[in-house]
Formats: sequence, structure tokens, C-alpha cells
Amino acid sequence: MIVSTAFEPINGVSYYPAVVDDSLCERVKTALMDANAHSGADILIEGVRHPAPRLVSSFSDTVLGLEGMESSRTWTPELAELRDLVASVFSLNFNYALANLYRNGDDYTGWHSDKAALHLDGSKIAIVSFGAPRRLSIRSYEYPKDAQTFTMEEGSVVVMDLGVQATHEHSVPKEENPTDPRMSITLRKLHILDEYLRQSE
Ligand SMILES: O=C(O)CCC(=O)C(=O)O
Ligand SMILES: [Fe+2]
Repeated sequence: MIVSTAFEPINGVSYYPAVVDDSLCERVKTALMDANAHSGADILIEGVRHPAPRLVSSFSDTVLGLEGMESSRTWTPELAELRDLVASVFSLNFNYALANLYRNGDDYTGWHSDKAALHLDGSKIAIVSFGAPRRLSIRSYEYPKDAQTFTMEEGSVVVMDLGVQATHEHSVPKEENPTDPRMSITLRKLHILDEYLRQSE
């Protein structure tokens, strides 16, 4: 499958529409809902508990407990299919997925960079979108007023270089208009997973 870059908001971040077909989108959504996989645990920010502004779950090659997260589950068949499709389209490799469920337009992800230290050096993060379109904003730490914002449609993939995390942060802002649920599956290659496996041998 050949995909063309529709949009590159900044160097190191590319948006590709229509990578995942409707049938796989439907199967992934159903699988995630059936698995009742998402948790709404509180999150800790500088030692203070806040209700999670979205629901999260995680999947990986082996059950992994990361600080502040419920343990991951092993891949469902649909998520493994999605992982393999995105890996082959972009010639990447993934061993972990963090899934987010935005129940409506009030759910959001605040400004943050992904924790580069957990990921394999030089790897990339792929964000796959399902359900209602939502916006992704990206801004540099240097010029925070110049945010780039674009809409992620169902079946689209955003590919982010790990290096971008050092210079930029991203967010999924709230929507003012009524908004249906949206899920994102963020595919990652964590180096700590291999180390974790080695420790438990
Ligand atoms: O839901 C999204 O599109 C982005 C989520 C995100 O930034 C993350 O999980 O780190
Ligand atoms: Fe993120």
C-alpha cells in the first residue's frame, strides 16, 4: 500500500488520511468496546490527583505495569492486525499501544510530550484515529503561541518522530460542539519492554 503525505504540520510529524479501511476501523472499535478495556483512573500531576480527562488502556507483547497506569493486556486479534498493518505501511516496528477513549467533546489530552526515555532511540510513534474527528495541536516550547492544529479523521495515522518530543508538545483540545466518541491507538516501540522481559526471565 502506498500512502502519500497529506500534511506535515512540522518537521518530524506527518498526517496520513485513510490508511485503515472501514472494515478494520469497525472491528477495532467493537473489540475495544467489548473488551471493556478502558480505565478512568485518576492521574497524578505533581503529586495531586485529578480525574482522568479521558479513558485509557494499553496493550503489549507481554503484560507490563508502567508507573501510574493499569497493567497492559496482550494484543487482541484486531489490535494485532492494526499494529501489523501500520508497521508494514510505514516500515516501523511496535511492541506497545496506548489507547485513549474520548467519550465526548469534554474529554481531552492536555499539552504534553511523550516520554521519549521509555521508547527505543530513533523509533516513531503512530497515532491511529477511530470515531469522531478530533483536532491535534502541536507547538514548540520555544514559540508556544504558534500552535499548528489539524483534524484527525477516522482511519488516519499521524507519525511522530521521537526527537520531536524534545522540542514540541501536543494536545487534543476539548471541542465546543457536541462530539461523538473518538478513540486513538498510539503505537510505540518501548525499549523498556525488552528489558522488562529480560528481568522476568
Ligand atoms: O489521542 C490522541 O490523538 C493523542 C494522544 C496522545 O498524545 C498520547 O496518548 O500520548
Ligand atoms: Fe502524546
